[in-house]
Formats: sequence, structure tokens, C-alpha cells
Amino acid sequence: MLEVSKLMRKYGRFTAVKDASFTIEQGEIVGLLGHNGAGKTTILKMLSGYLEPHHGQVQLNGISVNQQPKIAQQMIGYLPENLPIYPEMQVIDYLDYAATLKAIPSSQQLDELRRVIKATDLSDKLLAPIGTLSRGYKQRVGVAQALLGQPRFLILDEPTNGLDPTQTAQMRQLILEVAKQATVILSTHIMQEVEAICDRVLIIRAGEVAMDAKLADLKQSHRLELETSLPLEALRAAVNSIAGIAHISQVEVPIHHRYHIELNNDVSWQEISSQLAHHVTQIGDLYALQPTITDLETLFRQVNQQPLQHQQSLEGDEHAE
Ligand SMILES: Nc1ncnc2c1ncn2[C@@H]1O[C@H](COP(=O)(O)OP(=O)(O)OP(=O)(O)O)[C@@H](O)[C@H]1O
Repeated sequence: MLEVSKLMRKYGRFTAVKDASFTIEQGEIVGLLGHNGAGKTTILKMLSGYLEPHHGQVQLNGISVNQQPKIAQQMIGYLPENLPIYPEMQVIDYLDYAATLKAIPSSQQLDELRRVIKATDLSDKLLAPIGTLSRGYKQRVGVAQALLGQPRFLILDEPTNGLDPTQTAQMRQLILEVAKQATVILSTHIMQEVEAICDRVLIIRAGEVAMDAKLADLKQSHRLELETSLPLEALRAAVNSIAGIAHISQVEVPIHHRYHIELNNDVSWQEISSQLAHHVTQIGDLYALQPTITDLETLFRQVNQQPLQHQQSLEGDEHAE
């Protein structure tokens, strides 16, 4: 489990990350989604131990990244935004060097190298100098070094940045594969990326976690839109035996009666809508019945349009360190 509590980081007087708290369970794939400059990279750098927070804690299975960095870092694979890859080095030499840096015992290094080369499909490029590789292959080398040592936590900063559609699809497949054994947190500003591979999204805005939502919950709805021939009182009488309806409100439209039906959180719209359709059609006509679903794009827009709670995080504040 990855536990982040009240993380804060400034650059000079500018607060780049403010009060970020969240918990990620083993095996989850979580996406940090935000506009450029929202604070995603700064959060990931603090999770990986690369940057010290000014306040707050990061714990990996109870191990503090700041207080026990050596133990914590053995559990982490990190793909930074700009990987310091040496252009003149051959891929195999670089990975060998990375395995040594990660203190993988020499008796296990060969097997480990074979494993990550296979996972990232790099075997054709082992002797190529890194500087001659395409962006996609460089990114694979970055992921390969992150996978060395079978880390339980994989931190990937924009893993598909700059990749073409085929490379992007391959990288997403690889992340899904890796996530069978590890907890993955990645940053992106691409919504389709989150929809394609993540279980959960944290929307980052002006250094804060502005929204924490499970993708499966976004697909759920707690409101149905109904169009029927029934006036309000008749509708209420028709459906009052259905458990799970919290509230019915009428929407003004000229021809049909149109309603918003709010549901309790513990029921699914699929279950209620079939009962509703059955009851309404017993005594009237049903013209339309559908759930209101907030897609990720709408949610992202709504979150980014809300007024900022902590304006000083954009402007710097008086108590900078
Ligand atoms: N070393 C630094 N010194 C000063 N300001 C910085 C530094 N690094 C980042 N910042 C600022 O902190 C804010 C958050 O940056 P960060 O790189 O974490 O955002 P991001 O969400 O990862 O952005 P992007 O999607 O563009 O990579 C930005 O305003 C950025 O300009």
C-alpha cells in the first residue's frame, strides 16, 4: 500500500504541491491527470524519493521514503519525465549499469536483464547506442530500467509521452501486464490514457488533489432521465413500491413529462431502470429512459472550472522557505 499524507513542496516562494493526501492499494493502477504545470511531476518525484517534501509523508507498505530511503527505493521502479540516459552507451551496457546501481545481486543480474528485455521487447536493439534509438525505444529502455528488481511500486511519469499510436498501445499493454505484480502510479495529461488503463484517477489542479474517483464509479450513475406520458402524481404512485429511488423532480418541457430520478447510492441504475420501465408502462407510455453519466472529460472540465480554494498556491505566499 502506498500512503501519501499532506505532501507539500515549494520551489522558492511558489507552492507547487499543497496538502496532497491519498492512499493506493496494492495492484491498483492510478493515473495523475492534470494540465501542464499542475504538479504531477513534483508529486511523482516526491513519491520516488527523488525530491524531498517540505511537509508530509510518503510510506510504502509502512516504510517511509524519506526516513528509510534505501529500503524504500528497493521497492520502487521510477521512470522520470526526462530519463538521464547516456546517448553513447549501448542499451545492454546501460541496463547492466542500471542493475548494478539498483544493487541487484550479480548472481541474479543476468536473469533480471533477460526478464526486462523480454518484457519491453528490446532484444533487437541491445547493441544500439541509446542516442540512435527512436523516442519509443528510448522510452522502452526507460521502462526496462524501472522494471529491474521487480519493484512492487512502479512510478511512471508520462510513460507514453511522444510515442506513436502503435508504440502507445504497446506501452499501455506492457503497463497492464506489469500491474499484475505491482502497484502502478502514472502521470498523464491524456484522458484516453486514464480511461484505457487506470482503475482510478486523481485529478491534480494547482498542486492539489482536486478529485479522486474510481473509473468504475464514473460509469455508474445515480440519476435517471425519464420521459413519459404520466404526470408527476401518477408517476409517484406508479413507482412508490420501488426501493432505491431517493427523489423525483420534474423538468419543464413542452410536450412530454420529463423527470430526473435521483437514486440511492447503494443501488445500480440498471436494476432500477428495468423496474421503473415495467411500472411506468403498466399505466402510461414510456418515451425515454436513460442514466446521466459523467464521463471523465466532463468531470475534468468541471473540476478545472471550479474556483481555486487556495489561490496562494498559484501566486506564492508570504511564508516561503
Ligand atoms: N525546479 C523547479 N523550479 C521552479 N519551479 C518549478 C520547478 N519544477 C517545477 N516547477 C513549477 O512547479 C509547477 C508544477 O510543475 P510540475 O512539473 O510538477 O507539473 P506537471 O503537472 O508535471 O506539468 P507537465 O504536465 O507540464 O509536466 C509548475 O508551475 C512548474 O513551473
